[in-house]
Amino acid sequence: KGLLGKEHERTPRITSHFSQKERVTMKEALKGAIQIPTVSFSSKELNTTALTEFGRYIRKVFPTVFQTSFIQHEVVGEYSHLFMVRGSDPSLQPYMLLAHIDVVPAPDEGWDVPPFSGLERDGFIYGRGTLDNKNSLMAIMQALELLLIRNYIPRRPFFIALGHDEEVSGVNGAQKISALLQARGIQLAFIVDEGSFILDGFIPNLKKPFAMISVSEKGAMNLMLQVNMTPGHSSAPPKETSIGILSAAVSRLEQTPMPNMFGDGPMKMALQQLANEFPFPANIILSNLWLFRPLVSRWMERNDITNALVRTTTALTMFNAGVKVNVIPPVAQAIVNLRIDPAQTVQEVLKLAKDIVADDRVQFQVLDAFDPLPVSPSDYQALGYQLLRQTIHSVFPEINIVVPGICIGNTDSRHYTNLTTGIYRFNPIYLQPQGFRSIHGINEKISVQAYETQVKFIFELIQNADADRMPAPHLHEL
Ligand SMILES: CCCCCCCC/C=C\CCCCCCCC(=O)N[C@@H](CCCCN)C(=O)O
Ligand SMILES: [Zn+2]
Ligand SMILES: [Zn+2]
Repeated sequence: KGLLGKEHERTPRITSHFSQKERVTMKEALKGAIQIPTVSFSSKELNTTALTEFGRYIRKVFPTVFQTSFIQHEVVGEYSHLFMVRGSDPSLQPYMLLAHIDVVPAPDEGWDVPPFSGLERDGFIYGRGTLDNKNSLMAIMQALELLLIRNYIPRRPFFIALGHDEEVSGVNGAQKISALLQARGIQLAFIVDEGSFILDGFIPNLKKPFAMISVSEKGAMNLMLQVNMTPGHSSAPPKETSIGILSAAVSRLEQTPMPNMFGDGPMKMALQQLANEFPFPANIILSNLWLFRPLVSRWMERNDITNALVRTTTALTMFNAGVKVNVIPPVAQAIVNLRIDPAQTVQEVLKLAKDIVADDRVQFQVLDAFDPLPVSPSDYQALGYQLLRQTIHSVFPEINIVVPGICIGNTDSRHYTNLTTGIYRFNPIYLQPQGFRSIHGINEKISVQAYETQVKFIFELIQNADADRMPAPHLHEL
């Protein structure tokens, strides 16, 4: 019986063994993808030449995907790509795999090798996009290519959506794909996107790596603060200038953290599930959050990453003022980038920010904002979560902890809430704090072995989604 109760013939399972030639081909394909500088500089400035070249590139390196009769390909929003893999059992609800083509800028400074060289050194492929997110894109396409070459016919239909402007909003890529699928009446069983990893070394005292599948993602708000003053001669300055007033305002925002929201959400569930992995007394503390919640909330504040998991963060990212050395500045402007905790809303955070600044001379303008994403299910009935968990256990047998969490950044998946309630953000890659800092930073790199494993993961995931039954709970979790 199929998952929806229908009899269906299946193609036999194919082991994820890749020949030496295939392994070389797949890593060279990733290097080629890194060499195409698909940079999004701003929502108005994308490298469209590179995006067009990327479209040609995927046609060249994944010919079977483009030639297969049961796969329909279309270009959306000029540079994004949507693939529909029909699947032999149309009664099964489709799912969707997401990745994005664009990358953030990468000036050469500070890199050990040029960021768009795709050079291999000491077993690592270097370059912008090796973790965010051409690794996922190429692994999804590569896994499908390899399955098709082996004559695998997927049973459950699925989509692959490759957005071209994720790094600057996703409005012309993911948002258009989402609208297109909605207009076609498509509802998805689940979505898998970037946004979390197998985390290694992020929590002091926790030696064991664990997989975190993000089941929600923070909201965001870009807030412009502005102070206007009458300009004049700097030789007889007023007591306060627009620069002084605005500096004090943004400093208050920076010095006054938003409330710690650690409580009932996915992070509480994650820590409870991790409790037994900690040495005494942390194991006891984390197993008794009804008593130690205040202590644990404060403990989470102690480093920047875990802090970001328990509260709305406030980052002062831009400041502009002044026209000439001897002119009292008529206007000062600052931009504050806030990442909103899943337990709060844009309106609540805006009010808190105004209360913290508490100065009527400072004007507030919301440039753009969206609420946090709903929490996707992670129970035993949640197909997407369970398929990921099952695939993690089989591809990474050494990982016996899989926990739900939240994504502190934003992803294209937020444009798809109209199509499914099951949105899971997970990149099957080991990530250490140094690797985390390389994302949007310098020396972003992936080991050849990690990339091969990522291809294997998707190869297995697609086949797991075609299985007869829901994945069984892992022994460790019973
Ligand atoms: C208790 C567990 C400790 C967990 C530690 C968590 C470590 C965090 C790991 C991974 C997070 C990586 C997030 C990657 C996704 C970010 C994608 C991104 O950069 N998106 C941009 C979108 C910009 C859109 C324009 N508004 C962004 O968020 O800025
Ligand atoms: Zn990304
Ligand atoms: Zn990014």
